Amino acid sequence: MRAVHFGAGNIGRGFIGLLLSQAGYEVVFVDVNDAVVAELQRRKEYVVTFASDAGEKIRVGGVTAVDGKDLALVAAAVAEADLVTTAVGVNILKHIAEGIARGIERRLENGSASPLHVIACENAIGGSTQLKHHVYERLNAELRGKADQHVAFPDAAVDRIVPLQHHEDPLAVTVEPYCEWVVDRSMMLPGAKEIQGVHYVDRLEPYIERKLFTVNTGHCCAAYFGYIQGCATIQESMADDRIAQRVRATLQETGALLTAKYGFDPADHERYIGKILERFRNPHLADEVERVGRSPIRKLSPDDRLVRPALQLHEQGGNPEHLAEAMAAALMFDPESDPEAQELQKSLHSEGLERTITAYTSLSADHPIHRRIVHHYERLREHAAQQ
Ligand SMILES: NC(=O)C1=CN([C@@H]2O[C@H](COP(=O)(O)OP(=O)(O)OC[C@H]3O[C@@H](n4cnc5c(N)ncnc54)[C@H](O)[C@@H]3O)[C@@H](O)[C@H]2O)C=CC1
Ligand SMILES: O=P(O)(O)OC[C@H]1O[C@](O)(CO)[C@@H](O)[C@@H]1O
Repeated sequence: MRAVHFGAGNIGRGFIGLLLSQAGYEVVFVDVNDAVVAELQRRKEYVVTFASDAGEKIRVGGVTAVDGKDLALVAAAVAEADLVTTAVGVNILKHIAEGIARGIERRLENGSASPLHVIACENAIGGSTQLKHHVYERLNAELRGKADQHVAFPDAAVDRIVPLQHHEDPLAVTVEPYCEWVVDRSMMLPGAKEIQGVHYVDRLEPYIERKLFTVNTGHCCAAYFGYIQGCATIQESMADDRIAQRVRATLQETGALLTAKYGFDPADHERYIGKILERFRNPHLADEVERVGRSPIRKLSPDDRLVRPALQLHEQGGNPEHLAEAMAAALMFDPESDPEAQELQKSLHSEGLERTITAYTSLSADHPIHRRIVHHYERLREHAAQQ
């Protein structure tokens, strides 16, 4: 069995590639990083280390790579694949769609009717569905009709913390021990083979929202509040009680939403929150706040981890005060190396606070959450100026 995985980065090597290899797949990574591609081609293996007391290591063998800039090679790999997965970043999906479309075209034109599942493993709601739209835009009507019969794009949720890597070996990757990969079975082709190690569910929404609104909401709060306080890592940030309390309070807001919306047991959900806060504190990792807070425009967008739960909680009659404060903190996240952070700062400078909030969150200026973001932003700025 051969899997083609787009993105030989931290999650690609540290989670998806590892799991697929353990499930018996030969893994062909597609990446645009020449050094990583060359090393994977040369060594055909890499080592994953678990960030735990034991520091267990696993050798992942049977892997290789294809240059993602070579469209013909990418299409050929997709044409031969039994499975296609991605972990490139949701904003990159449109850039890999052409290679996938041409590969699907080749499969269908060859008369090959073997089923193909394409699973986007990104931090986003409906990631595979988004990828399907990009791919279908690049297929003609006849091929789209055939693809409907033979290719499926089941949505997924993936959870494993893999920080930026600082090893001499460009393939080495250190990951937290915990992982979960959940796939929507209802979006798969009939009779599809399941991947060992993947959790299949009939309805993904509760899983993806619980994960995104807890792990990712909490993590970005720790990053944004930590950044304002001058913390370099999430571990430092969570060691500050005031920040840890804000993160917990924010997760109590999303928890109120999730337990009401999906009927989760409140005590179970509280335990889930507790475990996630422990994962953030993992002393064997040094997870940079700049990584976890990266791309604040994406994180402030209406369907992502801050605005979406805040709006839903507000609609339920709840008060997303801490979520609003976290959004205000996101507006103060300004690393020079992050183009989205720089775009936000430019907008704050040229358009002002209120218009910037509306432009990036889609919350109109008279929305109560918008007003609370303004309030918290001004307060946080004042506080920062006094320090
Ligand atoms: N790192 C983590 O802990 C987690 C990340 N995720 C998600 O996984 C995705 C990837 O994240 P990371 O692995 O952290 O990022 P990363 O930056 O380590 O890896 C992304 C990889 O995609 C490659 N890439 C970029 N453009 C490409 C293209 N056009 N074709 C092929 N490859 C391309 C990059 O060279 C890089 O190797 C993101 O959507 C992220 O939200 C999800 C759960 C956990
Ligand atoms: O990858 P994104 O969406 O930028 O966000 C970083 C998030 O991804 C994770 O690495 C894993 O879900 C978390 O550590 C963090 O919340």
